[in-house]
Amino acid sequence: MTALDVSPPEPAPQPASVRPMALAFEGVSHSYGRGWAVEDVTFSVTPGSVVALLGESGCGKSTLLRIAAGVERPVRGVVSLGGRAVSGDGAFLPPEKRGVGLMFQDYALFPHMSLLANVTFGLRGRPRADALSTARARLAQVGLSTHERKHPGELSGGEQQRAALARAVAPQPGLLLMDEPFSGLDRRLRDSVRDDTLAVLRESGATAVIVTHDPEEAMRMADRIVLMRRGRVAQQGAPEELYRAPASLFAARFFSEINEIPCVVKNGRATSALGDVAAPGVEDGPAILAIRPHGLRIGPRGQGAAGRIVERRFLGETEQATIVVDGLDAPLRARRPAGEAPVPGADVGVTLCGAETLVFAADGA
Ligand SMILES: Nc1ncnc2c1ncn2[C@@H]1O[C@H](COP(=O)(O)OP(=O)(O)OP(=O)(O)O)[C@@H](O)[C@H]1O
Repeated sequence: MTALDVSPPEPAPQPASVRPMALAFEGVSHSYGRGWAVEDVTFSVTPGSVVALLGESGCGKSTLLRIAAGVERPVRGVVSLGGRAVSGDGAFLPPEKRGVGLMFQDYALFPHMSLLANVTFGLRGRPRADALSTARARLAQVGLSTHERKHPGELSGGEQQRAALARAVAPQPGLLLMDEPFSGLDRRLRDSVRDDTLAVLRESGATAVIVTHDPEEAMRMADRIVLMRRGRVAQQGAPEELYRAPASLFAARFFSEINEIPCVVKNGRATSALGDVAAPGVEDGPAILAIRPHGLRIGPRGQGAAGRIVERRFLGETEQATIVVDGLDAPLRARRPAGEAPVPGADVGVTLCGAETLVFAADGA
C-alpha cells in the first residue's frame, strides 16, 4: 500500500445543529366565521420534544398548526415561540420570520425542480457552495444522495416524503410542523418512513409537532400527545398515560377498541355481569365498564360469567373471538394469541383482567 492509498475518507455529513424552540398555546380560540374551530386551547411543547396533535377529522388539528406557523391569526389567545409572543397579546410575527419548518401531507415539493434544487430552495441567501453542501448532506441523511438530479415525479411516495423531510430540516428550523406527513403512504412503507423521520428529527434536535388522526402513529412517534375533541383539548400527556389512564370514555375509545358493559359502583368497587373490579374515584351509582379485548379471559364454563363463542377471526398474531354472555345485551370481543381462542359454538366462562378494565361514570367522565 502506498501513501496515496490512505487518503482520508470523505467527511461524513454532519447532522444539522439547531436551537430547538419551545412552543406554547395559551387560551387559543379560532373561528372561520361560524362557531369555534378551536376553542380555549392551552398546551406547551418543550424544546427538542415531539408532540402529536391527535384527533378525528375536523377537530381543529390543522388549524392549530396553521396558527403556530403564522398563516392563520387566532381570534383569541396567545401563541409563543421560544418564550416570545408571536400571535396575540398585540403581537404578530409573520410566518417567514418565525424560523419554523413546515411539512404538509402533499409534500409540496416543486415538481419542475430536481431534488437538489428543491432542498436548496429553502437555503436561499446562503453562499451557493454552503447551500449545496448542506442540501447534499440532508439528502444523504434520508438516503437519497443518488437521486439528487431526479424530479419529484420520478420518485416513489416514500422517497418524496423523505425528500420533503430533507427540505424541511435543511434550513435548521427550531420547530418543525408536520401535518399528516405519512397519510399518503401505504401501511408497510409508512412504518419504515415514520421510523426514519423520527431518527432524522432526533438527530436534528428540532422540536416537532405532528398532526395525525392515527393513535398508533401518535404513540409510536411522540413524547407527548395532545388529544383533541371538537376544537378542545380532551386530554394531554405521555402516550402511556393516555392509553393506561384515559380521562374519559372518549379517550379510551380513541386508543383502542373497547367492550362497554353496564355496572354499578358502590364504595369504590364496580359490580358487573363479569364480576367486580376496583373503581377508585367513581361516584356511587350506575356506571360503564370499559374492557379492552385483551382484558377478557376465556376459560372453561363454570369460571366467571357463562358465555358461548359465536365467531372466531384469524388476525395474524392474534385471534378475535366474539362471545355472547348471559345477562349482557351486546356480544363481547376478546383477543387471544393465535391458536388459543376456542372454536365457535364452544361454551366458555368469561372473566376480567383488572389492568385492562376501566370504569367511567355514566356520562363518560
Ligand atoms: N378555511 C376554512 N374555512 C372555513 N372553515 C374551515 C377552514 N378550515 C377549517 N375549517 C373548519 O374548521 C374546523 C377544524 O378544521 P381543521 O382542518 O383544523 O381540522 P382537522 O382536525 O385538521 O381535520 P382533518 O383531520 O380532516 O384535516 C372544521 O370544522 C373545518 O370544517
